[in-house]
Amino acid sequence: MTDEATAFAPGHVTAFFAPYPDDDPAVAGSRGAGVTLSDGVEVTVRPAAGADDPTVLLDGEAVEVAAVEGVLDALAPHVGGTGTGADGDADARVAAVEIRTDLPVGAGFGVSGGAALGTALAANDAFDLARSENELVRVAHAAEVAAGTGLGDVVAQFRGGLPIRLEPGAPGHGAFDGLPARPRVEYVTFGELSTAEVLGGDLDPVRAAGEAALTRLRRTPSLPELLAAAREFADDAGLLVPEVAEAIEAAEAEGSPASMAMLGRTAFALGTGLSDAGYDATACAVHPTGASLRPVETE
Ligand SMILES: Nc1ncnc2c1ncn2[C@@H]1O[C@H](COP(=O)(O)OP(=O)(O)O)[C@@H](O)[C@H]1O
Ligand SMILES: CC(C)(COP(=O)(O)O)[C@@H](O)C(=O)O
Repeated sequence: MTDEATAFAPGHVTAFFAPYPDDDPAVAGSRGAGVTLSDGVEVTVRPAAGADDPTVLLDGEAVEVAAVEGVLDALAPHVGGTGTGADGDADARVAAVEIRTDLPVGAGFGVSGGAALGTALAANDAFDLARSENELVRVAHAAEVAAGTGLGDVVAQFRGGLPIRLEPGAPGHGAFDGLPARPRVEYVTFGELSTAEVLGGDLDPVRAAGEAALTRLRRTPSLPELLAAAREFADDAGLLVPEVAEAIEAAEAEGSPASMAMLGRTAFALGTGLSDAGYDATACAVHPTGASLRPVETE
């Protein structure tokens, strides 16, 4: 029995979104729809004996992921403060966070949201913080929003499946539906797209295109409609980039519905269209259940 804990959060590809910023990060969020992936983010949290500051490693390298730091701060003084605790709490301890993922970072897979959510779930267990799931999702969502790296990923990653975000925000504010489908998914990445930059720009055209796409999907909640609405969104919101557009067209020519992962230089497709078209695509499944702690092994 150790006091370390590991959680897994699926990757989340946003198909389309309508952003709703708010001063209250639990109220802020986005409407939209997307796909959670069996490929995702694994986070282990353990107490770092004798350390003064939390450490965050991504695939073995020290990194700064603002959303993860926000989670540790929010859970402080128990896991994020100084060695003695911000309020002098003698029990305060410092967290060592290890994030592992095969997904590319910054390319539209919600790695920062997954890392934040995994950190919240694992830290709660490792440090016996006695928070409920809704509270931990709220902490991770608020940290992700405050970091400017996402609006709807955390809540989608907690839900799993093919989430339709009907109302923005953390548990208590947001509302969901979903598509009851579990297709094979392929993706290919050409590089990063700064989420913070897009979210810091003019959001009106993005919101209008996102709302139109959501209306369309709610009228016909099917996989082909999800991808068709996503394509229309990418064009109308002005977010499509040329190399992704080319890959989408190639996959569609092979009979696979395809679109762009928001927000990254990434194309995703249902079925085998990207690999059939000659792209070095990665294949995975839809994640059926959403983020959770790894259960204790019984051997
Ligand atoms: N090697 C890296 N490449 C890109 N982002 C990185 C890297 N290491 C850490 N980061 C952090 O990860 C976060 C990526 O967030 P974001 O752009 O929303 O991407 P994603 O779609 O993967 O969530 C940012 O906070 C960024 O500072
Ligand atoms: C599209 C985005 C705002 C950012 O997604 P990512 O770049 O994957 O962090 C997402 O959080 C959403 O609200 O749907």
